[in-house]
Amino acid sequence: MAAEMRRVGVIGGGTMGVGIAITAVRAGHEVLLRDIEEGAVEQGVAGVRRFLDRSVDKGKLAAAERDAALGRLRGVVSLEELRGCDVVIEAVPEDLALKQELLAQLDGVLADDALVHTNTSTLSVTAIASGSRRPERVVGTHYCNPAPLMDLVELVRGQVTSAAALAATRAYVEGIGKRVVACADVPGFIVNRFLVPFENDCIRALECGMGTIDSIDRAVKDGLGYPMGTFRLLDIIGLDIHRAVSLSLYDQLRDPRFAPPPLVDRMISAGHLGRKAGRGFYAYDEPGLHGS
Ligand SMILES: NC(=O)c1ccc[n+]([C@@H]2O[C@H](COP(=O)([O-])OP(=O)(O)OC[C@H]3O[C@@H](n4cnc5c(N)ncnc54)[C@H](O)[C@@H]3O)[C@@H](O)[C@H]2O)c1
Repeated sequence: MAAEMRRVGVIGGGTMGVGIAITAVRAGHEVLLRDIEEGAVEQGVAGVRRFLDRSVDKGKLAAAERDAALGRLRGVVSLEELRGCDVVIEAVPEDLALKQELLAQLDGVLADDALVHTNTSTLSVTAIASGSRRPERVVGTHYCNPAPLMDLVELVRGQVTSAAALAATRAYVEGIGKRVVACADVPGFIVNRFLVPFENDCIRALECGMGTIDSIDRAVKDGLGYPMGTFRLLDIIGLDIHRAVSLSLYDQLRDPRFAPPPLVDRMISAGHLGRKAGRGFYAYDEPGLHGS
């Protein structure tokens, strides 16, 4: 249970919004999950419920705790419903203009001292914050996917983020049980700055015949000690998402290691997007994202 129960708004009920909503509701906060239309909101709420049900089935969560957590969750369509939130976390698609516009709308809804967190992977927190009249309250909190299972959150201070907003954000993220690393507002922050070129190196190694999907994955796992092979990980991330993240970072850094190799485009054209499509580098019996 959170030290202090807060009213948390999560905007965007997709992959990350659902995961982030789970982290907040499990920690004892009241959560409003907002998407743009009723169907998307229902899907988001169903995603939270599915995850918590699976946690109960696996014996990781008591049924009563699941019920209490679901009782703290409400799906909403209107942004107005976020009035009174102490913290709002945006997880809408990776589009600068969309995020800036959303922050401008939030100016009219939130109290002056509310925190606004952005879960951007590749955009500048400072640029996103410039959409708000209160950019000093905007902080980057980059959750790793799947958010309920991964320990780390990168804490990103924009150019004008205040020390108070940064400290309050750290307290919130640590309060939901995550480990925080602070990092500068630079393209890819720390994790993607290392991970994305490494993933592309592995794909290029496959393309040039250095090894097979299996041998490269085994080398990464058993030789480098990573928890899973790169191709397994890329299948979870999704090839379309990997391509978009790679291109965004390549555009900003102009470092060829960030450019997605041609195999990525071919796989996307073939519909081999990863686990969600039932086929990526590996084949899967049933499409899905991740367990509880
Ligand atoms: N997927 C990942 O592995 C990952 C990891 C870390 C960070 N991120 C970042 O998280 C953010 C969201 O990514 P995702 O993968 O969850 O995307 P997604 O496409 O799965 O979900 C986005 C959701 O936002 C909704 N949406 C669009 N405009 C909206 C608005 N104005 N108000 C409310 N909802 C709106 C969409 O309907 C959709 O449900 C992006 O910035 C992405 O870069 C993604």
